Amino acid sequence: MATTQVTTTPLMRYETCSVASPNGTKFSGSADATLSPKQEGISKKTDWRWKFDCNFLQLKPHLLHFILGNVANVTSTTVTLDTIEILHAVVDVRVGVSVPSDFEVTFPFWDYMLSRRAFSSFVHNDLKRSPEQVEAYKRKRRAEWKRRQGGHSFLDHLIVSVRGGKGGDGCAAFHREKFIAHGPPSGGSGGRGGPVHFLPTPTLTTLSTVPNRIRGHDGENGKGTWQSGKAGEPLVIKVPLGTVVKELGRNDPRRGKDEWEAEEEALAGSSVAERIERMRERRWVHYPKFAEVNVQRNDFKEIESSMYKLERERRLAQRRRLDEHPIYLDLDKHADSGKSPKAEDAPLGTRQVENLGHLIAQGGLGGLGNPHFISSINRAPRYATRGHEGDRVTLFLELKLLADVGLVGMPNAGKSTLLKALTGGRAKTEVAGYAFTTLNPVVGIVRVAGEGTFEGELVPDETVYDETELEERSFEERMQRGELANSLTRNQLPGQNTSDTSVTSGMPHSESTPTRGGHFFDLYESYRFTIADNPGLIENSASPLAHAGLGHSFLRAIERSPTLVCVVDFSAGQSLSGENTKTPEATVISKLDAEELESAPPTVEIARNMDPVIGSQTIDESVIEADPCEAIKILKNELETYQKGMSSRIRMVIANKADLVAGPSSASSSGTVEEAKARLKKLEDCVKVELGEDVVVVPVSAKYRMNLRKVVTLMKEYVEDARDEKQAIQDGGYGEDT
Ligand SMILES: Nc1nc2c(ncn2[C@@H]2O[C@H](COP(=O)(O)OP(=O)(O)OP(=O)(O)O)[C@@H](O)[C@H]2O)c(=O)[nH]1
Ligand SMILES: [Mg+2]
Repeated sequence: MATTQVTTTPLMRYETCSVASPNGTKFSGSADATLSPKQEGISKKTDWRWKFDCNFLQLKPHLLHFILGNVANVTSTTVTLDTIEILHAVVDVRVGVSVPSDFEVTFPFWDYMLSRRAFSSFVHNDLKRSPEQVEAYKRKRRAEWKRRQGGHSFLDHLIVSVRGGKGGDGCAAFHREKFIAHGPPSGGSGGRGGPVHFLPTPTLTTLSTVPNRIRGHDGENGKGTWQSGKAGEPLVIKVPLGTVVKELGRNDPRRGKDEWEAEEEALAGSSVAERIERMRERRWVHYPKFAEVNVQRNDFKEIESSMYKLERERRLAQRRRLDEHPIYLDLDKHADSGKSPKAEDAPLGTRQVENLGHLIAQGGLGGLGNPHFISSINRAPRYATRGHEGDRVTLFLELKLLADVGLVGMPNAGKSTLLKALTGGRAKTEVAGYAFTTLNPVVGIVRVAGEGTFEGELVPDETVYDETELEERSFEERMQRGELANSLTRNQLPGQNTSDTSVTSGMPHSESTPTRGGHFFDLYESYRFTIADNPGLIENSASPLAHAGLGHSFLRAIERSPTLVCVVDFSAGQSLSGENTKTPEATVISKLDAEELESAPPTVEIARNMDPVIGSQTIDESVIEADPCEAIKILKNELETYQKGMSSRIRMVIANKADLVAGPSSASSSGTVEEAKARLKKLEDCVKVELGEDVVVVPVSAKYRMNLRKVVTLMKEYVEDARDEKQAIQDGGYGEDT
């Protein structure tokens, strides 16, 4: 490796130096050498300020030290990195002795750099990256990082510790009034602690809004003149509809300590006397300066022991409850509004009961004021009790989304693109050309009018559901150009009459179907169902040792979806023999096709011609590719590993990216059409064997919104079936259609 020479003159300002890499890449920096004011002229000490602006790697401080340590006469260096990203490093170098006005430094810069594995692979592979590629690379690394978590950071399951509010303390006070110097005991009792409720809410789809430590509101303390404290307000925590709440058992190490275990821990190691004192401290309130007198009294001792007895009973009852009736809630129904039908028609001014959802933890009882302890022996008790702690429970929350249809597929098959296309871009899920773009399940709503028209196909521009970033960039550009300033909204589009199909991207519609989405569609909407997009599944993702994919944990989100739909990349795996191999020619053709598609996006004609199809495919290094048939096998296997019988819920296989197989050139070539048909036939045969006779295979292009109507029509049928079935079960097992 060539050693590189850097020549600079330290007494001059704004020197620049450049270092050429062995393969010609330039590493350039400027040396802004300034003299310290006192020694100007004769350079004894020189402060150098080097600025490196490089565009290729993350320079690490120790690396700079290395470089500068090799510069003659440098005694110490201070390195500050403005940013650890690409790259702007400011280096302050102190040179301890005088430096000749002209000196030469030699250090094996590239030898050193290339000896570092990470750097050398970066240099060799990625020097030609554009900023966009660098950005994509970073996102990929992020996804990779998340992937390595093995799904642990998914917010579809969560351990929550819940504590009801503490009751307020009782008060030890005596009534005072003019002419009554020594009135009767008048301390009020404490208010009850606030309970904690869980309210299932249909608008939430993630558990990220649920805190993992929930504390109810404390009750207020009692006050003098018989004033009792106010009870704590109930705390209502909103959880998504479809959450399953399970209480962790006593033997579960993840369970938090209960009130008594926590006290035990706090008292560990203290002497008996200390222990008694601290336990009393936690339970009793004394009239000022009477603590010691009180504890000597027999009546206090008696009451104390009976209090401990009650407490022990409370403790046992709680344990029994946890063992015998742990909390188990399946919040799959929107909680009853809590209002009786009568209350809805009630006259104005009628008090409505607010719906608080399910009670999870009760607040603690308030402490008793000193009037409670009046007895024949003690007419003026100078003590009161403190409030009880609220219930403590540790819960495991699991989100099982209630989507009617769940999409499953290998990474990059186009699941997110499909969801976007079906929902008209309303579902905010990210699309990108690398594996594991989607990291959490996302649910979207598909709105259908008669004859299978759905809102997604009516989105009134030439929208192609491209990669999210590209879409965002083009949107930003349009905004900067001012194109959007006066543009019409979804509901104000030209072509008010329904026969104008110019706004529908040329989609064929019958007279009765609407031509616009948005609110206009409300008039025509006859059915709606939800559909869940999921992260990609790959082979062996269940095995904790394999570290493959995002694990299986996200599958719980669609565990309850009655219908599953497999999305496979129809263009993956070029050879018709079914082997997942590509000939160099196929690669070239696929690349050509992709370029052609990019330069001339398919027109509506292609969309119409697009029936079962042909093709080739773009090769993306990051794609985890598998022949569609192979993908089906893997998916089936993974679903079965997660839950026995889950794969039997697959009703349809979507062969996506069919446009890559039916490129513009191939549409006219009957040879390739034949080939594509053979390919489709092969996939159908494979599906029949693997998934059963009635599973339908539909070739589509999610990106260019082709053939989606058939998908929606079929999905609607499945959803209707499933809902009827569910209704029949609820009605008592008679499978009559309602
Ligand atoms: N040509 C073509 N490209 C498509 C089609 N559908 C999706 N793509 C592209 O395929 C890539 C992956 O799409 P995604 O929708 O992110 O795939 P995914 O299955 O959600 O991937 P993960 O979230 O990583 O599991 C993107 O670059 C899309 O633009 C299609 O029908 N035709
Ligand atoms: Mg996705």
